[in-house]
Amino acid sequence: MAANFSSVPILDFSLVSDPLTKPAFIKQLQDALINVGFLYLKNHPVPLRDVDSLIEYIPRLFDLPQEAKDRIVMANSPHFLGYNKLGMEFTKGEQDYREQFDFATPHETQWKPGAPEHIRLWGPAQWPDENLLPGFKATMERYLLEVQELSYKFIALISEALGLPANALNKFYDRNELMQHRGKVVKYPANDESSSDQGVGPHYDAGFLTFLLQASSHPGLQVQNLSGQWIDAPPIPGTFVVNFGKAIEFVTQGLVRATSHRVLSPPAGSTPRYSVPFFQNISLNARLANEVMDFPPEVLRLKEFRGDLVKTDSVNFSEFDREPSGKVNLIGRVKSHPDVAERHYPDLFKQYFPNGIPKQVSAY
Ligand SMILES: O=C(O)CCC(=O)C(=O)O
Ligand SMILES: [Fe+2]
Repeated sequence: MAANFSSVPILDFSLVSDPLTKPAFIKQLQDALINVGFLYLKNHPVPLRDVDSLIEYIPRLFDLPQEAKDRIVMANSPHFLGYNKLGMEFTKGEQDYREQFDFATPHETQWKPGAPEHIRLWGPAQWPDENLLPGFKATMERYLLEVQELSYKFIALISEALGLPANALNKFYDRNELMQHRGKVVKYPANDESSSDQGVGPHYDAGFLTFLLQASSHPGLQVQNLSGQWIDAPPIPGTFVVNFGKAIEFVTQGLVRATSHRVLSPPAGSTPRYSVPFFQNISLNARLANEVMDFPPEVLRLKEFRGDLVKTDSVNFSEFDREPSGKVNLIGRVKSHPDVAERHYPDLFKQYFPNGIPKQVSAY
């Protein structure tokens, strides 16, 4: 079958714990990696009560007084962590319509004066006032650490699904305490004022893995198949949507698909849609161009079987050159958040925005 998917496959993580059923999971994962670039994961090990606790906080997080949100704006943070109000981003020249908080797993900045600037990309998150939202920080951090653990297990399964030893991708990660992963909490209001229904425009994720929690019952997430059709990926309670980004596509010679996706705003008059994407980072020092991997011929043949990826309806993504991944990442963040860059990375800001802050800023 020349694989052109018409729905996103649902994988059952409980198959992994039994040696009799694990091979079936690995086979399904292989198909999802190579042919789809997206999957739902059910029966995952993140406790559903912790997921539900987080979901309960989300409307209250966005309902905080505007001044409480403004106190933790992203522009305060050299780590690009914090609050972004509605209408700050554009994808493909069109305004995205979402409000978001970028949080992250706990991390002490490793950067010291004289060290490369991209080491400063990671550092502590900004949290809302504990008195205004008691328990939120602990709930979000617990959630992020649980998803982090799952994401590392998943990396080993991906290696196996690509015909490699389970530890083949470990070289892209430092020890736990040197890593940091990012989690956003996002609100997509109904776009009543404009005719656009762009919540976020078509884009690829940048890294290896994304674990997306759809935190309300609204549809709106769509993924693009090989012939360019938009396929719905509606919320399925108790699952994560897992997808793969440009970095893993690059180091696997395109074997793993990064798939373009977008979110449509809820219809006029609707309640907001909420989501929580977790972006698993790789080591800031990994140089992807030096790490492109070899695969067994029978696995590479599956890529030929899939055929070439059609040019998808998505913004371009900067190539991974010889720079370390942290630098590639930092440049991406500078381009999408020039106000943060102007304050914390003035040299890079001047390099990318010699004429000052532009009117429209690309989200990806
Ligand atoms: O909100 C969603 O469902 C998807 C968000 C997304 O794709 C992103 O922020 O990269
Ligand atoms: Fe995305």
